[in-house]
Amino acid sequence: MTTIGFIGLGIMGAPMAKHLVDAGHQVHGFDLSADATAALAAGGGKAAGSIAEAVNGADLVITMLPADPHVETAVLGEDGVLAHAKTGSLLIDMSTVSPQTSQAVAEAGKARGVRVLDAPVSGGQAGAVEGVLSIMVGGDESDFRAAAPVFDAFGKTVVHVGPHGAGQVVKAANQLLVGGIIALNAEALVLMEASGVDPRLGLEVLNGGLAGSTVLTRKMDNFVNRSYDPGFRIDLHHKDMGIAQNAARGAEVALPLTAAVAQLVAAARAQGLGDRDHSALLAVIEGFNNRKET
Ligand SMILES: NC(=O)c1ccc[n+]([C@@H]2O[C@H](COP(=O)([O-])OP(=O)(O)OC[C@H]3O[C@@H](n4cnc5c(N)ncnc54)[C@H](O)[C@@H]3O)[C@@H](O)[C@H]2O)c1
Repeated sequence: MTTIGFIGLGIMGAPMAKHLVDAGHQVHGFDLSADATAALAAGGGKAAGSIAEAVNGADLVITMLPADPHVETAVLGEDGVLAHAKTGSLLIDMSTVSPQTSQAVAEAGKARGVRVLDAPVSGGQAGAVEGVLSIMVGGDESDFRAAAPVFDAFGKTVVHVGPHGAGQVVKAANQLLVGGIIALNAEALVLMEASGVDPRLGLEVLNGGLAGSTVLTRKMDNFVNRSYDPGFRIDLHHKDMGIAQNAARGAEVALPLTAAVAQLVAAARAQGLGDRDHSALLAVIEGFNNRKET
């Protein structure tokens, strides 16, 4: 059994923390939402009243926060994780942030005697609930090995992909793929429906062929029912497309389709869909095709 501090009990963090509780670890959770913290306690974890309380005495700390500013505050801030973490403990930041932020966290951790991994995930809310996430890990090999029992609690495909920040580069690649696949499924649906084909039947047969995907399997109902409850919010995907484009700039490569997908996500946000699931890219594509009767 390991004593684990878990910061950020949202759509992803809550089921991940619950898996750790179920695997027999002592999990001290904290979220800015008192309801989220209470829900962990109701499921067998311990509710902490602050980051300091969650981290105090923990061998391992996991953070699952929305974006770079949240990690900067909750990890690097005056009263953040690193101010309270035990020397020799391991911090695993599983949030999706820029590679630069992960590298800054690793450096700050080193200065405090805290080992750090960046370990963003893919698989969505369903993957977190089912405990079958893909986890892309950046950092030292020995720390990756030490974290294996924890990753096992909610991961299925767990790969050490390189040094600090490398996990975030792979996650950025994941996000440009997911955004592009959603956008193209939306275009396929619009084409089929405008041509008189039942979109569910069309998408079902497509999903059995080469064009099939986990994205389509997971988002089929969202697409067909136009139900855009998150899931994964457009606001978060907008953040991730920014990370992907900055990474491309840093690596001096051109990614033209990524730029197009980023614009679709930006359009969804501009249309007030920031809090909706990223399957709402369908609404943007449909907006391009609103026919006016003449
Ligand atoms: N939702 C998905 O499908 C999904 C999939 C893969 C990766 N991700 C990534 O995982 C991360 C978390 O996503 P999510 O969907 O769970 O987001 P979320 O907004 O549902 O959860 C984030 C939680 O962090 C809490 N929080 C923010 N600042 C805090 C602080 N200072 N101290 C304590 N708690 C704080 C919020 O109250 C919230 O409950 C993001 O980086 C996202 O990009 C999400």
